[in-house]
Amino acid sequence: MRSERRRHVASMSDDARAKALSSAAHNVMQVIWPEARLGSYAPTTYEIDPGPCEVRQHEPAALPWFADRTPNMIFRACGPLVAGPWGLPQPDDDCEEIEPDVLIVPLLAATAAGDRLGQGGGHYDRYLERRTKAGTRPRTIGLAWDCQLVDSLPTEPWDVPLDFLATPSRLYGAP
Ligand SMILES: Nc1nc2c(c(=O)[nH]1)N(C=O)[C@@H](CNc1ccc(C(=O)N[C@@H](CCC(=O)O)C(=O)O)cc1)CN2
Ligand SMILES: Nc1ncnc2c1ncn2[C@@H]1O[C@H](COP(=O)(O)OP(=O)(O)OP(=O)(O)O)[C@@H](O)[C@H]1O
Repeated sequence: MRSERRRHVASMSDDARAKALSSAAHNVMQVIWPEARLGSYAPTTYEIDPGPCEVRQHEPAALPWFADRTPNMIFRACGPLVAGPWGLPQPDDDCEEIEPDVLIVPLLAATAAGDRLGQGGGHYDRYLERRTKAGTRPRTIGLAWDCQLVDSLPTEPWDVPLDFLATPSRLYGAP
């Protein structure tokens, strides 16, 4: 799965990649409202870059932040990024904590029904459980290359399905 996607991404020209990212961003924007506070992610090499989705919002997007290697993820407003406990870039400790209204969620694979396979840390499921209990569950939009879409995934009781899945070619879950 990972190597197939790396090949797919590597085989695109810069122009084709920019067009794909822009169409994915267009699809994401169908289900974000202009004043929504957006939570996004710093992409790793084999994830789709959410950057073109962020630039269309009024406020800069917030990013996941970890104090240490415990799975307690929160979101902080983006400033200059520093290396976090997992080696991923994250906002500095003194950046403002944000509770995003909309989360763009990274994934390895997903189904049209919103089932999601992540990196296996359970960070998003735990975060969404907390926000759901607080009555402030954000809208969730998975962002994926078309080749990350699969017919079915094993689900676990704690999995929180995505509200929407956006790929460069379409938006799944739209009413
Ligand atoms: N771009 C991006 N940012 C993200 C995520 C993501 O999937 N993609 N996350 C999504 O949650 C959070 C970070 N998730 C992480 C998930 C796993 C590991 C990690 O190092 N895992 C170990 C093995 C863990 C285990 O199974 O015990 C490893 O891969 O070696 C690090 C960060 C927040 N930010
Ligand atoms: N709401 C939760 N409460 C407690 N533990 C949880 C919860 N959600 C997930 N976990 C734990 O996290 C582990 C990883 O879950 P899962 O494989 O669904 O992660 P993932 O969705 O792929 O990861 P991520 O969200 O970090 O990308 C599971 O073994 C599970 O025990």
